[in-house]
Amino acid sequence: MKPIKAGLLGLGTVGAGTYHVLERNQEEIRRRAGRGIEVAMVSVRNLERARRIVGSDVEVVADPFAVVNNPDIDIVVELIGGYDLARELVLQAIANGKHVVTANKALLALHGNEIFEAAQAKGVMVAFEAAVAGGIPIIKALREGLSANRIESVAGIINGTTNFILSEMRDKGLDFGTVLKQAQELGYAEADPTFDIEGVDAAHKLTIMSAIAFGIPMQFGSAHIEGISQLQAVDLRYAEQLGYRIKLLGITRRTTVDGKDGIELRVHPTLVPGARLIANVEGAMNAVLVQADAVGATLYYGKGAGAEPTASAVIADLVDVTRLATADPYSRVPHLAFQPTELADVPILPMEEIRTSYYLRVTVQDQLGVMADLTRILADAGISIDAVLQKEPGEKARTDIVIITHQTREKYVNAAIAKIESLATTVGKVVRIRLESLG
Ligand SMILES: NC(=O)C1=CN([C@@H]2O[C@H](COP(=O)(O)OP(=O)(O)OC[C@H]3O[C@@H](n4cnc5c(N)ncnc54)[C@H](O)[C@@H]3O)[C@@H](O)[C@H]2O)C=CC1
Ligand SMILES: N[C@@H](CC=O)C(=O)O
Ligand code: NA
Repeated sequence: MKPIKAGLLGLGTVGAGTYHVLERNQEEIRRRAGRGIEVAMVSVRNLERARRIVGSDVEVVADPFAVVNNPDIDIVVELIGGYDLARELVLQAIANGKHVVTANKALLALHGNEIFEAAQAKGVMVAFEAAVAGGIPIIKALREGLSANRIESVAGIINGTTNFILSEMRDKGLDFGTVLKQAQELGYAEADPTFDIEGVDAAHKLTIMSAIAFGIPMQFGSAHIEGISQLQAVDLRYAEQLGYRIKLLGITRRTTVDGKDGIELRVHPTLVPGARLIANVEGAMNAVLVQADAVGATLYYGKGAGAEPTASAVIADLVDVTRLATADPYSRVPHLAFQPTELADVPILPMEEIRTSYYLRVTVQDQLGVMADLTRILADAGISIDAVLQKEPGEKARTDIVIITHQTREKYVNAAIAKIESLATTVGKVVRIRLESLG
C-alpha cells in the first residue's frame, strides 16, 4: 500500500522531533500502521533552517495554507501553536476533508468544541495526544483505557516548565529567571512563557482532560487559574518543614455542593504530602493521577515536554489516524470520549464552592494573644486546624505563624482571611496555598 502523506505545519521543537523520530523508526512505524507515513510537505517561517532538517526530498514552503489546500496531503499535522492562525488552518484542513493531528492545547481548550463539531460533520479525525502531558498517553488512557469507569477525579503535574522551575529552585537554590531561561533553552516552555508560569498552559490541558473524563464540553473560561509567579521561597521551605512539597497541580473532580452536582476545574500551587508519588515528580516530568470507580487509582508518569517525548505522542496519533482513516466515522473513538450527542450539562463550580485543605501563613507582630485571635477566627468560621508551625520572632519582633487546616469550603477561608488581615497584629497579606492529600 502506498504511504499516507502528512503535511507538517511548523518544524520547531516538536515538528523537528516528529520528523526525526518518523525517519529513525520508519520501518517499525510502517509495521504498526499497516502502511508508511511520509512527510511530503512542511511549512515554516525559516525556510533555510527547515531545508537543513528535511533535506531536498520534502517540499518546504512558507505559506501554511499551501499545505492545508494541497490535495495530495492526507493528514495535516499542526505544530505551530497559538490560537487564531492555527484555528483557521485546522478548520480549513477539515473543510478540505483532511485528518488533523495537533499538539496545540491552547487551540483545543478554546476552540475544541467548534473544531470537533466540524470534524464530526466532515467525517474526519482530529487527534491530539501530544496536547496533554506530552509523551504520556493520557488521552488514550482516559478516553479508551478507562472507558468502563465512572471517573471521579483527574489531578496532576501537567506543566513541565513550572515543575522544572520549582525543582531546580529548591534543589540547586537557583533563581527563577535563570531556571526559566534553561527551560526555554531545553524546548520545554511555550513561545510565550507566561502561559507556563501563570498556569494557563496547565489549565488548557486540564480543560481537555476534564471534558474527556466527565463527558462535558470544554469550558476553559470557567477554569480557576493561578500560576507560580506569586510563590515565595519561604513557603516552599515551611511546606517542607511540615512534611509537604508545593507543586503546580491541575485538579478536576466531580463534586456535590448543597445536593447539586458540579465539577471542579482548577490550577494552582498545591501542598502535597511529601510521601506521595506526585510530590516526588521532579524536573520537566509530568504525572497524572486518575481516580475511577472500577479500577481505583491509576498514575501516569513520563516526559510532558521536549522534542522527542512530544513527537512520540504526535506519531502515535499519526499511526491511529492511518489505521482508522478508512473506518466509518460512527465506529471511531469519539473525539471527547463520549458520543457528541451525549455530552452532559454539569456546571463547573465557582471557586468559592470547592472543598480542600489550606496552608495559611500569617506574618504577625509577636504579641500575647495573637495565636488565640487566629484560632478563634478560624473556629468561628467552622475551620478546624490540623497543624501549626510558629517561627521564632525575627526582625522587628515579627514572626510567621503557619496553619494547616482540615478540609473546608473556599468561601469560609476567604472570610476568615479577611478577618485575620483586619487584625492590628497582622502584617501584610495572608499567604494561602491549597493542600490536597491525593489519598
Ligand atoms: N515544546 C514542547 O515540549 C511541547 C509543545 N507542544 C505544543 O506544540 C506546538 C509547537 O510547539 P514548539 O514546537 O515548542 O514551538 P516552536 O516555537 O519550537 O515551533 C513553532 C514552529 O512553527 C512555525 N511557525 C510559527 N508561526 C508560523 C506561521 N505563521 N507560518 C508558518 N510557520 C509558523 C515556526 O517556524 C516553527 O517551525 C505548540 O502548540 C505547543 O504548545 C505540546 C507539547 C509539548
Ligand atoms: N510548555 C509546556 C510544553 C508541553 O506541553 C510544558 O512546559 O509542559
Ligand atoms: Na499525551
